[in-house]
Amino acid sequence: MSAAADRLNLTSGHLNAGRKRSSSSVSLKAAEKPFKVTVIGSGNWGTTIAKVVAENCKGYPEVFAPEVQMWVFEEDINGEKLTEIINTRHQNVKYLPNITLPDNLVANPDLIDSVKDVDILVFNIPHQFLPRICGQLKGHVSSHVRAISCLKGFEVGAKGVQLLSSYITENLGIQCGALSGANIATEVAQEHWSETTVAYHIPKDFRGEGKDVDHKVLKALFHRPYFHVSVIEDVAGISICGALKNVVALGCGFVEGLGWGNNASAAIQRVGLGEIIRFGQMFFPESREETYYQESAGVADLITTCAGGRNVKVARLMATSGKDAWECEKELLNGQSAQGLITCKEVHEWLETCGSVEDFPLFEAVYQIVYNNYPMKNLPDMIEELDLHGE
Ligand SMILES: NC(=O)c1ccc[n+]([C@@H]2O[C@H](COP(=O)([O-])OP(=O)(O)OC[C@H]3O[C@@H](n4cnc5c(N)ncnc54)[C@H](O)[C@@H]3O)[C@@H](O)[C@H]2O)c1
Ligand SMILES: O=P(O)(O)OC[C@H](O)CO
Repeated sequence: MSAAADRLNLTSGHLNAGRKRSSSSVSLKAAEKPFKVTVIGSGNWGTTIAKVVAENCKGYPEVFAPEVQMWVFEEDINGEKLTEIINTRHQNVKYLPNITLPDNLVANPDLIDSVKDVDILVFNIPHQFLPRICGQLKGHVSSHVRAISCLKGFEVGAKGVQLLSSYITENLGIQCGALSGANIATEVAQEHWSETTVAYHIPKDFRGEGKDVDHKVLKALFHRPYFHVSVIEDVAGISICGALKNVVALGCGFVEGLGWGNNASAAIQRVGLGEIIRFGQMFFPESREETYYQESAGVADLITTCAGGRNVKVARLMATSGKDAWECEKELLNGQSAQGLITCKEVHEWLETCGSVEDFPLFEAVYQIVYNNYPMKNLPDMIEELDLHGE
């Protein structure tokens, strides 16, 4: 067993598609040429995951090149460039303040330069920016590169509703998995224990252990003592949960902001979980039902998001202030993004296209409240009425 694997103490149970865990060790072969990793994105979650990845790349030099590039959408912060602040003070003062970043994490404002000679790309940007980023990357990424998307959302277009990992594969011609879980960024950045799920299909052109990315490499890349990783194959399941729980969280924020308390919030989460699973079964039948219940990316992420995520906060402020979603997002998030506001519109457009709006009354109600100013106090009736239409 390599020294890296020794330190990692991987167990096969963490590497299975199911949830059976065993205590047998799995060796991690040193890479023929250590994998070079770039994180695309430097927001609240982007910077947090870059910290996690940089810690592991420094810790396992047999497997990963120690320096990790992080592409930063350049901004001026009180006369200083954000990249300069990150590279000299090792803090992302705008999106992840008061967290010290590893010194092997290098902020780079040049997207194309940041992916030069890369082996593993970790995408972590608000999903509305993905088409433009992929457009810029096209032709600059070799087909041997492997990717993980940490984004939560869908791409809805001429091709229907698409997972973001599939969008990346289609546009860049590279294999892409996903990472999703009950992971409020600041808590992970503060190294409070949490779990996550990574999903990845080994591609047909897999080049072999030590030469290519497999489940063990992904576990080594993301697992930390404070960030426990389960690696599975259900990319669709974890991506659907990650995208749609943000819409459910908006519903929770509305009823909480109205002062209706825990029971109402639990009711929204119950209905929401049902709609998430139905969405998966209707549009991504390859997703596995147990993922919704058993993985961190499933019900656990729904719970944490509805308790303390940004979407619930924005929706609560909408209810208490009467301001619209965009004003509340701006007022609360200092440039961060509440992805549910975009996802509920994408979901509405897709459901309307395929005549299935009535099968998803909560998703539709959230859309109507955000975009058409429907009164949120009617939420229970909106869910009931649409249910009845469906009968
Ligand atoms: N923050 C969390 O707790 C969390 C946890 C898990 C998953 N996620 C998901 O991770 C993804 C990334 O979220 P985040 O929290 O890192 O981002 P964020 O919400 O903090 O967004 C800010 C980022 O967007 C960038 N940005 C602004 N304008 C841009 C432009 N025109 N082009 C490109 N980038 C631009 C900013 O530079 C900054 O890096 C999202 O899909 C989110 O749902 C977030
Ligand atoms: O802050 P939110 O609402 O984007 O949710 C954060 C994470 O997705 C929780 O896992």
